[in-house]
Amino acid sequence: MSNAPKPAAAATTEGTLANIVSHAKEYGFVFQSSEIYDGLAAVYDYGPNGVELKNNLKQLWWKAMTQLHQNVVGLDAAIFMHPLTWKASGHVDGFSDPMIDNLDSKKRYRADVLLEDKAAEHEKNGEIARAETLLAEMGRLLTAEDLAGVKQLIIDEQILCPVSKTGNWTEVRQFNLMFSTQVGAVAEDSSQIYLRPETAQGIFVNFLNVQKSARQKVPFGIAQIGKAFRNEIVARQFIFRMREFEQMELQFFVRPGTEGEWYEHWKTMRRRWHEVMGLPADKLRFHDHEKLAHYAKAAVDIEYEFPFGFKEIEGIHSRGDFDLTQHQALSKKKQQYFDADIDPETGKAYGNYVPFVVETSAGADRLFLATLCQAYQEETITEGEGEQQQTKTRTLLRLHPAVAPIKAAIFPLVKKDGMPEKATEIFNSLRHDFRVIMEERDAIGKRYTRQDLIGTPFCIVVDGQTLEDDTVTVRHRDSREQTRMPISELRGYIGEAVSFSRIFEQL
Ligand SMILES: Nc1ncnc2c1ncn2[C@@H]1O[C@H](COP(=O)(O)OP(=O)(O)OP(=O)(O)O)[C@@H](O)[C@H]1O
Repeated sequence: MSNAPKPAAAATTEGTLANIVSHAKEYGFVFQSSEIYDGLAAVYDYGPNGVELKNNLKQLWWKAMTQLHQNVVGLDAAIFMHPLTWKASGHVDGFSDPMIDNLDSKKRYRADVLLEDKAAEHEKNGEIARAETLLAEMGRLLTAEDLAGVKQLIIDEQILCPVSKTGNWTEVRQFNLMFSTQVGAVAEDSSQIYLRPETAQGIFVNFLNVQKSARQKVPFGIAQIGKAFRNEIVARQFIFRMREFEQMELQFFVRPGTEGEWYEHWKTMRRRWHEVMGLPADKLRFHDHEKLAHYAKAAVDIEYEFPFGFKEIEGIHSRGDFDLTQHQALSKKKQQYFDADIDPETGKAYGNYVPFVVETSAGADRLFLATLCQAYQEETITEGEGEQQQTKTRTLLRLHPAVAPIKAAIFPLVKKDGMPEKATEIFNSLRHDFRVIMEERDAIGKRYTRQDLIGTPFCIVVDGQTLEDDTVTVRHRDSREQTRMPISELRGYIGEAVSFSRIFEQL
């Protein structure tokens, strides 16, 4: 291998949310749903590069769960479930957000989000204690379901509608977030069912099916990736808050009394997973919940610092035996596990019990957005020498090669002298293992730019020398350095860079 001269170092800046949204659209990552009809609020489609990136992220999660742990198995439950599921889980009666309307702008807001934003403002101004008091008070009022108190807090904090700039608010009301529809062809026979608002319940109702068929012993986990639907009151911040989104959930079943250790274990593991995936430690933090959900004994969010501040990407919850006990009561089917291990205190088997659950619940779309925000960079670079020297800005996505939509682009330097044929040969030799593309159009610099914009880690150039000695140059996206290497080494070289094991060995 030989190296060409090293390019000069570059100064980099991160993108704003507006930069990232327009980049995502222009380069085929994310489109507004039904855009030709002016779009549908809070619903998005993933384009050709977006679907590859998202699939790679989901695969990394799936393998980190099911492949790395003998005691975690997968499931793909249906979106529709028996309506009693949602009665048992508490969603019919309690899955709601407190909303408030501004009478002048007619805009609707989540009361808790208005208060959280205000707390973030206090924090930004250095008034940490004031922010903490506000969040604690909000948590107390929401737990007590004191909606009048929540409104009073909004008034006391002098929170104004961002649109009308007035404090002319309605009362705070609860708004159920579940979407419902009908099953059954004839209206009279039909019954109301819901689009699942979380994937977790599909796991709980299958707890015994999975445990028995996969011959698992507690502690063990069930992992699932799937769509969830919530009629979010306020849709904003791009794919951060969607009405149709995807969750990646692990429900981990443990012996009662051991949930505290497992909660800490999964807290640590999941944060580390985000770090090895490329989210820097100083842009991640834990945030304990001010208000616990009805099912939770302990709950923490992993937050990432998006361009719009620290926000949740994953929740870790100690759910106790709430879900299985509820399903047992409504279905009248025992949800017990027989634990044959010996309890050292009694000298007898632990026997029958309803396991406790520790949940890790990550949003695939929020992870996608965090990855995109982290990867997006604008660099000022200097190219050429002497009078030819020029400074320009290049935009690139510094995606980990394992998640990049395209692993390598193959370019014949010119469209003649047998170079396109040689490039095609290389393309054919790599395409079974990696997603690679071939590009012949435009000057080589333009072709590099196009690949930088979508995060392709390697560009392989076939030139005159290739035809003589079967070597190519490999241009590296991040450093812009070029390496000459034999064609026979490409497969191993790319394979090493994109392999998941390089990420997993750090876990
Ligand atoms: N509307 C949504 N759009 C995209 N992802 C979501 C949405 N709601 C939840 N998620 C993802 O699912 C994960 C687990 O869901 P959970 O019910 O814990 O979220 P949540 O606490 O209700 O989120 P938030 O407080 O932001 O509404 C979240 O960490 C997030 O990544």
